[in-house]
Amino acid sequence: MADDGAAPAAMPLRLMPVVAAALIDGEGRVLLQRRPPGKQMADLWEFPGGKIEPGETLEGALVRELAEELGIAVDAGALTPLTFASAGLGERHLLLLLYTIRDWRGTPRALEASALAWVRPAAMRALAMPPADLPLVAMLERLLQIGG
Ligand SMILES: Nc1nc2c([nH]c(=O)n2[C@H]2C[C@H](O)[C@@H](COP(=O)(O)OP(=O)(O)OP(=O)(O)O)O2)c(=O)[nH]1
Repeated sequence: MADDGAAPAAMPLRLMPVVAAALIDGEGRVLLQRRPPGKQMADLWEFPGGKIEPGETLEGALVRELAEELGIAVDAGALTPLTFASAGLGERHLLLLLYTIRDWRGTPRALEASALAWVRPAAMRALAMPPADLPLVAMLERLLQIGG
């Protein structure tokens, strides 16, 4: 190939979109779940959510994940995009899209996680979370300081 000054062709970035939810209760606490033993990032506290399956929209994937992981029903219209994080994750690049949710039906149960906890954003700093989540926590803290 002729040297035209362009950057050398890189391996295509394997982008991995993941949708996640900050369920916010009436006291401004946010639901976290603990990743079960035996999984990648075991025992870290994360926002419920997961990967998008073929043919799904982002919102459809999040509604499905919340039903599978927590046993709750959420209307796609109740999902409010808050912010995102972009971080290297092994050979892939994680694009973690965080939505807030204040309305859902049912009581969250740990159907896949090893534990659930309702936590104020300021208290999340004391929990071990995936590195990509740290800027999301800062955004949530700001949102809940402003909005209550
Ligand atoms: N749900 C969620 N995933 C997160 C967060 N932070 C973070 O780095 N991740 C990563 C962990 C996983 O690599 C990926 C989420 O995908 P997942 O939960 O469907 O994947 P998994 O590894 O648990 O399950 P598998 O389907 O690969 O077996 O995103 C977070 O706050 N919530």
